[in-house]
Parts: sequence; C-alpha cells; structure tokens
Amino acid sequence: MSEQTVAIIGAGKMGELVLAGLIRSGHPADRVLATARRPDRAAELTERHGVTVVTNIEAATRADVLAIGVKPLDAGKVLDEISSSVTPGKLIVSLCAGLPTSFFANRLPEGTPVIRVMTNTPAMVGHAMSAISPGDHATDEHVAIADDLFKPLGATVRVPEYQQDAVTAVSGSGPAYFYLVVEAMIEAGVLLGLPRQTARELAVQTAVGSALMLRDSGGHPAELREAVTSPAGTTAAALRELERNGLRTAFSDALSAAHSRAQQIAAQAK
Ligand SMILES: NC(=O)C1=CN([C@@H]2O[C@H](COP(=O)(O)OP(=O)(O)OC[C@H]3O[C@@H](n4cnc5c(N)ncnc54)[C@H](O)[C@@H]3O)[C@@H](O)[C@H]2O)C=CC1
Ligand SMILES: O=C(O)[C@@H]1CCC=N1
Repeated sequence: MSEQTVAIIGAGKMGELVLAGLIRSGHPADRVLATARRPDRAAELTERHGVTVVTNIEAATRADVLAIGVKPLDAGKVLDEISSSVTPGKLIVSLCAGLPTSFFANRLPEGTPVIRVMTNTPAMVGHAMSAISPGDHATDEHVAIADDLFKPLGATVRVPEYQQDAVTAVSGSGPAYFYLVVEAMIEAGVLLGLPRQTARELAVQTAVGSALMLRDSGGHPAELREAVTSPAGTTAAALRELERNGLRTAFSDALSAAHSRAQQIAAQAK
C-alpha cells in the first residue's frame, strides 16, 4: 500500500479524514494527492497535510487508488471527467452514500475494480466504523487496500454490498442520532436547574462511559440497561416515559427513512 499513490478526489470533510489517516499511518506525503474545487481549500489541504493538490484528471492519471469523496450527486460529473484517465490497474474507492459500485463501473472502462465504503465522522478521533464492500471486479487484494486506507480511521468490517444502505442508516448517519440524544439530555438537565456546562459534562461523560461498556463488557444492551434500573426507582420512571413517547418506533422509522433516502439518492444520481 505505501508504494501506491492515493488520490482523494473531492477532499471535503470525509476525504480530508481519509487523507489525514493515511499521513498519520506513515504513508509518504508525496504519494498522496488531493483535489478540491476552491483554491483556498487546496492551500488549506497542503498547509495542513503537506499533500499536493492537483486537478481531477491529473489525480486520476497519477494515482493507483482513487478515493471518491464528493457528494453522491456530484459523482457522475467527476466520473465523466476522469473516465478516460482511469487506465487498467487503478482501483476506485467510493465514500458516497447511496451509490452502488455499478454506478461507478458503468461510467468507467470495462473491468475497473470499484469498492464501496461507508465510514462515519468519529474518524476524526480514530473511532470510525467503516464498512467495506467489493464490487464485481474487486478482488480480496483490492479489499485489503481499502482496509489499509480506512484502518487508520478506526474499525473496519466487510459487508455484502446489498447491506450498504442499511449500514448507512445505522453507522453512517448514526453519530448524528447520538449527538441529538446528548443534546436533548443537556437541555433536559438545564430545565431541571443544572448549569449548562455541568449538564454537558454529565451527559457527555455518561455517553462515553456507556459506549465503552457497550463495546468492552460484552453485555447485551438490554442487560446493561437492566443493571441501571432499580425496582420502583428513577430509571424505571424515566424509561417508561421514553417508551410511552415511542422511542423504539422513532428509531425504527428514522433508520427506515435514512435507508429510503439512500435509495432515492441512487435513483437521482446521474
Ligand atoms: N459527512 C458524513 O458524515 C459522511 C459522508 N459520507 C459521504 O462522503 C462523501 C463526502 O461527504 P462530506 O465530506 O460530508 O462532503 P463535503 O461537502 O465536505 O465534501 C465534498 C467535497 O467535494 C468537493 N467537490 C465537489 N465536486 C468536486 C469536483 N468536481 N472536483 C473536485 N472536488 C469536488 C467539494 O468542494 C467538497 O470539498 C459524500 O458522498 C457522503 O455521502 C459518508 C459517510 C459519512
Ligand atoms: O447524511 C448523509 O447523506 C451522509 C451519509 C452518511 C452520513 N452523512
């Protein structure tokens, strides 16, 4: 992997995280290229990471691995632009929500290997969840390259491609759900008279501690919840209200909406 040149085409929020992970893991900066629409963004990427910012065509020509970090609805235009520069031997890695590997394969020379990855923003602190799916022409070797690309960002898992829209609903969009829950807990704490800073500290540390227990204790979430819930206690009273207000249905509906939206994005993309 370190001998290969990697280009991040459309180095926005997620693309920059991949780029930063590569550099952090010791990939030589002179083998990392980035592309950006605005000159000030290009300067920022060079200043922060020491990488060269080039045009999309130059990136596609020089790199062995092309990570596509543009928004899904911008991907078709980028593929039209770079298609003739994608020569045999190059690997395409898509970060785009919703778009199947066939979207890329259909717009690139026959046989181009494509891998679809759904990662998430905790990549910023080395705790991403990245799910990797090889398309038709991608081999285990290509999957290993994608794994090397995303390992510096956190955990990786391989999933069949048909599961990717569900993955997007659970872990791709997932951080936003947790942030909303923490935000709601802070507001509720403030309503009960806690200073905002105290409410924030309590809610955030509770989220961190609970997340670590979920990951490290091996206990089922229901078991962990039961251990907090004393008979006739405070937690039982709170949980009854969350259930009464339809928390489970709200999550089920929310994730179904995210899943449907991923499918709509694929249908809208040209
Ligand atoms: N934000 C998130 O939490 C997640 C986003 N994704 C996916 O990652 C991709 C990127 O999302 P973000 O980083 O949030 O968006 P972003 O808007 O921060 O990044 C996209 C970048 O692409 C650049 N761009 C657009 N067209 C271009 C072109 N023709 N040539 C060169 N650069 C071009 C934009 O200027 C921008 O910097 C999307 O496809 C999204 O579905 C996946 C997982 C999580
Ligand atoms: O909201 C979105 O479409 C992107 C994909 C997953 C997280 N953010």
